[in-house]
Amino acid sequence: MTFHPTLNKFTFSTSIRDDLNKLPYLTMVIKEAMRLHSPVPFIQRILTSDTEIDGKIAPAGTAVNCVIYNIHHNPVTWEDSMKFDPDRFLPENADSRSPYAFVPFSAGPRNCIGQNFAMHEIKIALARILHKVNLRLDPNHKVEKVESLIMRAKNDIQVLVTKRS
Ligand code: HEM
Repeated sequence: MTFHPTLNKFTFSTSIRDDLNKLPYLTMVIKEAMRLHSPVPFIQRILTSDTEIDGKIAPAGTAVNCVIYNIHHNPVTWEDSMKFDPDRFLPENADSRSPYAFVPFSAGPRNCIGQNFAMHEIKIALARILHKVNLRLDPNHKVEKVESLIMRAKNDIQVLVTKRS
């Protein structure tokens, strides 16, 4: 990916995927943000057969909440889980982790069909914004999460924007 100041836009080489994969730290930051805040905090399933959960049998037909937010804050997997630490997604830290420890797009046959598109879109948007401005949270504004079908901020997220020199 190359930025052209005269055109004021990014151009991509033949494979956009190759370009975006060259942004490993940005990917780690996005993943850590999705772990910490879990944009889809829970999903639901109806059990199709009797299923043992924690030593108890839940009968077929039971509605089950899979709380992605809790999976992403499981203290067994995520030390100091409220801390924002993109290094959790360095290959040497991530490779030994269960593939089901980090599931912002769910997992299995009904997982998110838009996940690659979403990751590319977030990377492009962030790269374009951060190329021009610096962002930091307004220290006078407290961000409060509201867990609904998707994770929201109760009173917006206020950021201070300064032009990059
Ligand atoms: C950060 C962005 C996104 C997140 C966190 C996300 C997350 C999820 C999750 C957790 C599910 C599973 C729901 C379930 O199992 O009940 C899902 C399903 C789905 N997502 Fe996404 N998604 C995102 C973006 C997108 C985009 C951009 C598209 C389309 C372009 C998309 C299309 C879908 C569709 C069609 C399903 C249903 C798949 C099925 O039921 O077989 N998502 N998404």
